[in-house]
Amino acid sequence: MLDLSTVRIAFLGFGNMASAMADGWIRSGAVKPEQLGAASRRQDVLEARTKARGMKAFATCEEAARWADVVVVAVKPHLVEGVVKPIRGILKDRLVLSVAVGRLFDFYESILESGTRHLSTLPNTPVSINEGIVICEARHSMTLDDEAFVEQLFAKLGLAEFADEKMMSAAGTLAGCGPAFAAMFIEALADGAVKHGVPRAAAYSLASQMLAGTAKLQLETGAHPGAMKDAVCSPGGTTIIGVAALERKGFRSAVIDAIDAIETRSR
Ligand SMILES: NC(=O)C1=CN([C@@H]2O[C@H](COP(=O)(O)OP(=O)(O)OC[C@H]3O[C@@H](n4cnc5c(N)ncnc54)[C@H](O)[C@@H]3O)[C@@H](O)[C@H]2O)C=CC1
Ligand SMILES: O=C(O)[C@@H]1CCC=N1
Repeated sequence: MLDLSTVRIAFLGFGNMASAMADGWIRSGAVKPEQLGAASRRQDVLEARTKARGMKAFATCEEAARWADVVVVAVKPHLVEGVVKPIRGILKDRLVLSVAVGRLFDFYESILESGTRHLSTLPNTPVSINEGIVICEARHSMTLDDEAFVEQLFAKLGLAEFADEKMMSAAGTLAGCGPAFAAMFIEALADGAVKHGVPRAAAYSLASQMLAGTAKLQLETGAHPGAMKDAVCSPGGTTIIGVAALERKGFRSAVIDAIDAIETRSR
């Protein structure tokens, strides 16, 4: 069975998502930087990013895959086939983890050699501080040992959830794209406060702590979000004035539309 203290993990593509995962594993202390390697398109950028983290840089995806036990496919979805197919012979004896949106089990079955152990996932950027989510496709070709190992590995990044194919896309959109929407909300709240005199830095930290605290309250109590809202809205008070303004602007519909737009996009 693969072992967290000795496993070698190579990223094919080392952009925002792969860097966030590397940071999360290093920050957790469970994986040493020298156990992580990467290959990417721009060698100068790769050298800088890997050197800053004490990781290995490889000139090609083939070299990275040869060195590794676990290969994380982290290029844009439309590039996956072109990156993976030429090295499928090497990947046959590796554990392949994909983070590419929409690249699920059947797709990898069609491009990898038969019998290759692989799992499709959709992580999010808060994995970099071990507070992320990794949505994992329930259908995979990993062994039971691999599954136990992957659960350990992803637990270091936050919450790992298995989802069936039907749920994979929408759950991945909520978890994976959601941080952008949450960051927009933080920015907008801060803009509103800055407009009324709160210094910018204080506005960001207040908005972020408010959101983190509210999310934690929901997670710890399991409270219905509607009940949480009601508990803040004193009759005739200030909050309900803001809630009414948000409803007038279609706040909830706008958020639902954002998920809808992603889920119904042409692929
Ligand atoms: N950014 C995010 O929050 C999330 C991203 N993802 C997935 O992660 C994958 C990467 O996305 P990002 O990191 O955001 O993009 P990015 O553009 O930051 O990173 C892509 C990386 O791939 C490299 N690359 C391009 N062509 C290559 C090639 N032929 N061989 C090797 N490397 C090559 C680039 O140099 C870059 O390092 C995508 O498939 C995306 O769907 C999944 C969940 C969340
Ligand atoms: O925007 C994207 O395509 C990637 C996938 C999920 C989050 N970011």
